[in-house]
Amino acid sequence: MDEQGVKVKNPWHRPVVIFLAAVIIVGIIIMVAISVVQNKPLHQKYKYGIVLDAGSSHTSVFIYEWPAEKENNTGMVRQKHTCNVQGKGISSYSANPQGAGASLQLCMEEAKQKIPAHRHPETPVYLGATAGMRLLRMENEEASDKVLDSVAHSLKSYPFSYQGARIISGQEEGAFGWITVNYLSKNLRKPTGTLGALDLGGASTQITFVPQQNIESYDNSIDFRLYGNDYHLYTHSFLCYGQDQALKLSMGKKLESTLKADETDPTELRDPCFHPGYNFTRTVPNVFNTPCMKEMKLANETFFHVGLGNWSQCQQSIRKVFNTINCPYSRCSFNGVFQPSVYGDFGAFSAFFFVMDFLNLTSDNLATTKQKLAAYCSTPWKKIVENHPNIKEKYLSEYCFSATYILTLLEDGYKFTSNNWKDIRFIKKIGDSDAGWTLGYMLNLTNMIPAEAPDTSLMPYGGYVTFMFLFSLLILVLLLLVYFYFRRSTRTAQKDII
Ligand SMILES: O=c1[nH]cnc2c1ncn2[C@@H]1O[C@H](COP(=O)(O)OP(=O)(O)O)[C@@H](O)[C@H]1O
Ligand SMILES: [Ca+2]
Repeated sequence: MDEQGVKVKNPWHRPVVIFLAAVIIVGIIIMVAISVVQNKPLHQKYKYGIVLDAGSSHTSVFIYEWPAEKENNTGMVRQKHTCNVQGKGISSYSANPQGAGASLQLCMEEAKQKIPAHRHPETPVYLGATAGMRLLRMENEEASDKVLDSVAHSLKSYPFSYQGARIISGQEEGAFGWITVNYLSKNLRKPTGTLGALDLGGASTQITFVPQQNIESYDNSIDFRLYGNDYHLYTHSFLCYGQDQALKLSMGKKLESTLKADETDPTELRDPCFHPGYNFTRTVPNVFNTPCMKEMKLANETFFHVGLGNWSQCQQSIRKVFNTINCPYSRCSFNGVFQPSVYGDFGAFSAFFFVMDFLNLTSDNLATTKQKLAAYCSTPWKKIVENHPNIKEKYLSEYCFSATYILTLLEDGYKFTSNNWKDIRFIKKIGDSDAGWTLGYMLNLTNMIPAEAPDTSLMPYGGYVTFMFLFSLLILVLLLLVYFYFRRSTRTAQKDII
């Protein structure tokens, strides 16, 4: 054979090989490009924010954290830590304003430990005061200013970025609670429905939801544009209708009616909302020391608060604190306040949760809830104390009243029925974070919820992983194909030579 006459075919010149090689190169380029876009922030750095919730009964400090590069993505902010300030709420320091600022020290020191030192100067700190301070401002504006100055002075002494201490309005409290629960439930960037928000505090209570009907009163309407969606919210805050003030309203009414019936000052207040066998000496000024009621002058300074443990009578007495006679709109909740029909699912948090959770009433229908509560209220006080030796007696004695108040507020006040009772979810947290107004307040003040939808990753993480896996597999198969094809061609060529 003439060796020179044999031409060894170069397999790389075949069109199919050229095509496969091109596919592999393009594939690698696409993979690298996607990796670069997807993993842009390679090192996760966290930022922090602090919000103090200065409630009527106590103050809590919330520390939030979020990945620095993803601050405009919904659901990225989470609660890192909370600290409960020792003692009562800041409004209780009206006679000693300095004490209000000093009370924050332990929790603020803790915040210094929890947040990395290099982040301190850029960490915003906000204090928002709610209904306790609204009441103090109505009673004595000078005292409320002094308390706010005192907490502001205290907060400025820490290495964080102080952003203000103020009394927030009832509308803000309702709206920011709604933003919090919907942000945490990741409802804000989806076309799905939103969650209404029900917040029960000590001195006020809020209801906020997206209604189906027209909002007839300007004061109850709030509009937001979040992540490119428009929201038209109904909100109302009832000052004096938190559970502690409602108890005072209800006891005040009972003292009044006992006085009318007897025409002598009551020495005993027989109360169906407290357990049988409960007997506690109270002072009259302690019931009337609130701008929520007209003061009643009684000659007796003290009276015996005696429990009867009768749920249905208790509900009758509580109904008297809701005025349902006058309504200048097409429909009202109570006290002449406009309210459209409740619509959709609701998250009920704060004292709504504490009370219903303690009594194991978070997942029953309305009829069962009432039956169980009736049995609880009629349980003798002695037995209640025996069964719960570690619970503060003040809380323990008031759960029957509070739960009855909650049912009455929701059913007679807001007009929930046995049909939509199941739409109320009693919640404390969503994920790691507490439901409440503080997170929404911070998201708003740091502009972390943009009006328009921000840019997103190229594809969701799950999709990205699947895509990379399948693409790698495809490239592997192509490589193998090339390899075998190349080997076969070389062998054929060698055979040809032989
Ligand atoms: O463990 C608990 N059991 C029952 N009630 C609680 C518990 N922890 C807090 N609370 C109540 O929750 C309410 C919180 O109200 P907050 O102090 O926020 O007032 P505000 O929102 O009206 O200003 C208070 O009535 C407080 O007594
Ligand atoms: Ca509160």
